[in-house]
Amino acid sequence: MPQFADTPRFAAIIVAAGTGSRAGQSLPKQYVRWRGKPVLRHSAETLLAAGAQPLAVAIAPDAADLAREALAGLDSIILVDGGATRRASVAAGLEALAGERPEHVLIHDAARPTLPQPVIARVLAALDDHPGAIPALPVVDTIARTKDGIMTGQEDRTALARVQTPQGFRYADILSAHRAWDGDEEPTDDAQVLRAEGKEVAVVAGDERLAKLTFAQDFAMQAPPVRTGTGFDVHALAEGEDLWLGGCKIDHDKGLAGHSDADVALHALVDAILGAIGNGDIGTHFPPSDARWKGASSGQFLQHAVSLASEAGYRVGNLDLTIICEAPKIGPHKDTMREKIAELAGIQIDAVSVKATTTEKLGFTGRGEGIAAQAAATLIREDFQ
Ligand SMILES: Nc1ccn([C@@H]2O[C@H](COP(=O)(O)OP(=O)(O)OP(=O)(O)O)[C@@H](O)[C@H]2O)c(=O)n1
Ligand SMILES: C[C@](O)(CO)[C@H](O)COP(=O)(O)O
Repeated sequence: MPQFADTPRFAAIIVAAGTGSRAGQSLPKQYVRWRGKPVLRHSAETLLAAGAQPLAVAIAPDAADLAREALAGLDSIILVDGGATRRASVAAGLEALAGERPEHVLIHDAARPTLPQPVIARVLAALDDHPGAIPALPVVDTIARTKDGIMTGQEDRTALARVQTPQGFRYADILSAHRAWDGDEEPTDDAQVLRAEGKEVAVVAGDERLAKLTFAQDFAMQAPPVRTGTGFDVHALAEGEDLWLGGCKIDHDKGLAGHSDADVALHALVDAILGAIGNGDIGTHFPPSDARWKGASSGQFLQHAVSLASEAGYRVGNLDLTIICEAPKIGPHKDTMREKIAELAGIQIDAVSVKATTTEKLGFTGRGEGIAAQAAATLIREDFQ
């Protein structure tokens, strides 16, 4: 369902055929995992959610497997062989949409993974009155001309802007502009290609979060050094079940019921970690509909959440858990739980806190019908001391 129901039908192109030579990564930068998923997938998801239909992705011909993996499960994607330059990759994307003839097209760099929806809306809105529109930010530094390490002059920065993507165009205009392009110098963006045809390009407000991942340090610098998440879970107490709490089996007249071992405490911790990296919740990764998790030990869920955090570039700083129940008494088991959780999460025991409270005999926990748990997790960026 398009998010911008009142805008004309628009398609999108993501150019992802570059080699990322300046980024110094082991893969072309658009396929590197960044904040939990490949760089390319971030803006692909955002454009599709905004209603782009279809989305052409220009890729290097030898990167088809990487692209398919990065975009797995997304609909309305057309993979297109890109070219030797960004311009050639855009042109290939435009030609691939020729059968669709969308009214508008957004052209976006895969290397700009964070794409705020309001920017998309501003660019599309400007196309009502202009054949092209670009998001841009003001220049806040002094711009100097230099020669051989010496300043030779300065530019009037009030006349300059830092141009970002997605750049929006009336499709027919940008297609014919690319077909007609015969400039001497390679254009660094598509607005230049449209302007070469004498067409006007509107400038709308960009967003700092749209920054392009260009150099190796951009991959580290863009992630916050510390992230926090919270988790909450409840399971019912039932006769004939084992009671697993905090990774420990506890003697009690009832146990917790659920699809897995129903360890409510570990589940809250899993959700806290997933929340901190913005990667769904326990149900996303271990759906109760999946028979593999029937009776499964929740310890593996916690280990998986920690490995997802690690893929996103984070290690666990500390975990704080509160178990809410009338019985059993948690105090005697606290340190064993801390030890077990620390082992599962691969951290020191002093980075794990286990607390417990009753609800003064009130509510479902007070009546002994179930146990609740809430947790907080702090994650620290791997390279942050
Ligand atoms: N032949 C090319 C060159 C670049 N791009 C895309 O254009 C965007 C912006 O280019 P840039 O950040 O310069 O990426 P690379 O060309 O990959 O990087 P580098 O210049 O460091 O090699 C990127 O999403 C890149 O994949 C493309 O589709 N086809
Ligand atoms: C299109 C662009 O992102 C607008 O700022 C930029 O020009 C791309 O330049 P690159 O040298 O291809 O990274």
